Amino acid sequence: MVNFSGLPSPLSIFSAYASMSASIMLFQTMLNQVLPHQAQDYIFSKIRHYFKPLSSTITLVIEERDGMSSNEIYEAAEIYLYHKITPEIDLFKLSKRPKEKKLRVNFAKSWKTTDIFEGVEVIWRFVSEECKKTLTFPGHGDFENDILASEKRHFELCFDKKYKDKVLNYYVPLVLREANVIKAEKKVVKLHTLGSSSSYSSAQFWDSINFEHPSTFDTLAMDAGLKKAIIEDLDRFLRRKEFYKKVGKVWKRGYLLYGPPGTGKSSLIAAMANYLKFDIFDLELANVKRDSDLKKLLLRTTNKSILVIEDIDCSMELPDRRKTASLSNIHADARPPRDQQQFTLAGLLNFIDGLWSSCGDERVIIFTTNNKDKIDPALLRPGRMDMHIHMSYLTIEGFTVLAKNYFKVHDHQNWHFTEIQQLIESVQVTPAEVAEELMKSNNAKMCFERLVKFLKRKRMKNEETEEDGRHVLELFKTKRIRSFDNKMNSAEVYS
Ligand SMILES: Nc1ncnc2c1ncn2[C@@H]1O[C@H](COP(=O)(O)OP(=O)(O)OP(=O)(O)O)[C@@H](O)[C@H]1O
Ligand SMILES: [Mg+2]
Repeated sequence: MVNFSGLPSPLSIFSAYASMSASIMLFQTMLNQVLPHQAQDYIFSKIRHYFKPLSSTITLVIEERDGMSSNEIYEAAEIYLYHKITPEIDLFKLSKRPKEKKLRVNFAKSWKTTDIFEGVEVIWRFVSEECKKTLTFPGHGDFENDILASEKRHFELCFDKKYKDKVLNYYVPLVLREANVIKAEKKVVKLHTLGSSSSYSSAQFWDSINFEHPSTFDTLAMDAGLKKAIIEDLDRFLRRKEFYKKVGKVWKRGYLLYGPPGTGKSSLIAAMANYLKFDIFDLELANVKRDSDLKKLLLRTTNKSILVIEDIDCSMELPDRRKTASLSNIHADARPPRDQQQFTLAGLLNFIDGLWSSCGDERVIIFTTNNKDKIDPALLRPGRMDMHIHMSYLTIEGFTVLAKNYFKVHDHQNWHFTEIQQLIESVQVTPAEVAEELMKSNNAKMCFERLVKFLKRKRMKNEETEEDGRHVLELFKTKRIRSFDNKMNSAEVYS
C-alpha cells in the first residue's frame, strides 16, 4: 500500500513487521530444541538487527571536538540553542571554572528540544558521556593503574530523511549564521591558552576561558598621542579589508611592544582585545614541544583574533633549545629526530608571514619584550612588525590617568599633586609601581601621602645607585676592575 506522498503507509509497515516477527518466533521455537540459550540470544540479536523496520529519520552527530580542534558547528549549536530556545530549557547543568567569574550554564545530560524550520521539525538532543581511561604505570605497585575521567559531548540532530538536503543546505548554515550574530552582539572575548588532553598526553590544543581583563584604552596610563595613534591604526586596519586585497597583502597587522617590566605591555594587549573584540591566543613558546606542534597550533587559531607571544627574547632562548641547536651545528648527524627539531624565530616568522596568515582574515599578532636590543634582528626587519610601540616609565600625563581611574581625582583637587608631578619628573617609576601604591587604601589622601614617601625613597635609592655607578666607572677608568655588568650594584671588583 502506497500513499500519496509515495511513501509506504504506517499500516503497511506494521503488517510487514508483524508477519516478520511471527516468522522469527517460529524459527526460535525450532532452535530452542537444538541450541543452548546464549547461542540463541546471540543469533536473534543479529537477526533483529538486520530485520528491524527501516528508520525514516536521520540523526546527525555533532561532536564537540574534531580531532584536536574544536568543532565550529558544535559551538554554534550551543550558542544557537542556548540563546534562541532558552525559555524551553528546564534542565540545566551549572558549573564554574576556577579562573572564571561567571557561572557556566550548560545543557544537562540527555536534554532534548524541538525546533521548527520552514515547517520542518528537527529534534536536538544533548549527549554527554563520561569516558574513563585506565592509564598504566608499570612498576608503581598499588598505583600501577590510574583512572582518568573526561567528558565527551555531542549534539544529535534528528529529522525526517526527506528533509536531508534542506537541513544540511539551509538549516545548519542558518544555525551557524545566527550563532555568529549572537556572538557579535554578546561580544564575549575569549582567552585561549595551551592545554593538553591530559597530564599524561603530549597532544596540545587550545583551551579557552572568557577573557574578563578590565583594561581599556581609557584605563591605560600612556602618552595620549601614542594611544590615539594606536587606536587609529587599529581602526584603519579593520576598515581596510578591500585595500589589503587590492594590494595583494594578507589582512594582518603586527605590533611589537617593548619596554621595562610593569609599563603596561600586557595591559595594552588586553585593551586592544577589548577594543577590537578579538579573541586572544596566548602562545607560550616554552610550552610548545615540537616544531610540528607549533605549526598545528598556529593553524588552529581563528579569524578576528590576536596571537600573542610574550617575552620573545626569553622564549627563544630556552636552554634545551640552545643545547640542541649547538649540538646540531657540531654534529650534523646527531640532530634530534625530525619532529623534535627546535624552532627558530626566523622559521616561526616565515610561517606566520606565509602559510598561517594566508589561512585567515583579520589577524593581529603581538610580540612583547623587555629588551628590544636582545631580540633577533629578523623581528625588527622592516615590514615584519608594522608598529613598534615603546611602553615607558610613568609620565605626568600617565599619572593623571591613574589618579583619575583609581580615585576619580583631578589635579586641582589634591594638594599633593604638584609634589607628585615633580617627583615623577625626576624619578623612573613604572605605572605598575604607582598602581600598587594606589591600591593600598581606599582613602585617596592617605594613598597620595604614601606615594610621595615612596617616590622620595625611590629617588634617594636611585641617587645612591648613580653614586655607586660613578664610583665603579672611576675604578674602571683607573683599570682597577676588569668587567662589570649593566647592573652597577653587582659589579665584580678585581683589585
Ligand atoms: N600603562 C599602564 N596603565 C595602567 N596600568 C598599568 C600600566 N602599566 C602597568 N599597569 C598596572 O600594572 C600591572 C602590571 O602591568 P603589565 O602586566 O601590563 O606590565 P608589563 O609591561 O606587561 O610587564 P612585564 O614586562 O613584566 O610583562 C597592570 O595590571 C596594571 O594594574
Ligand atoms: Mg606582560
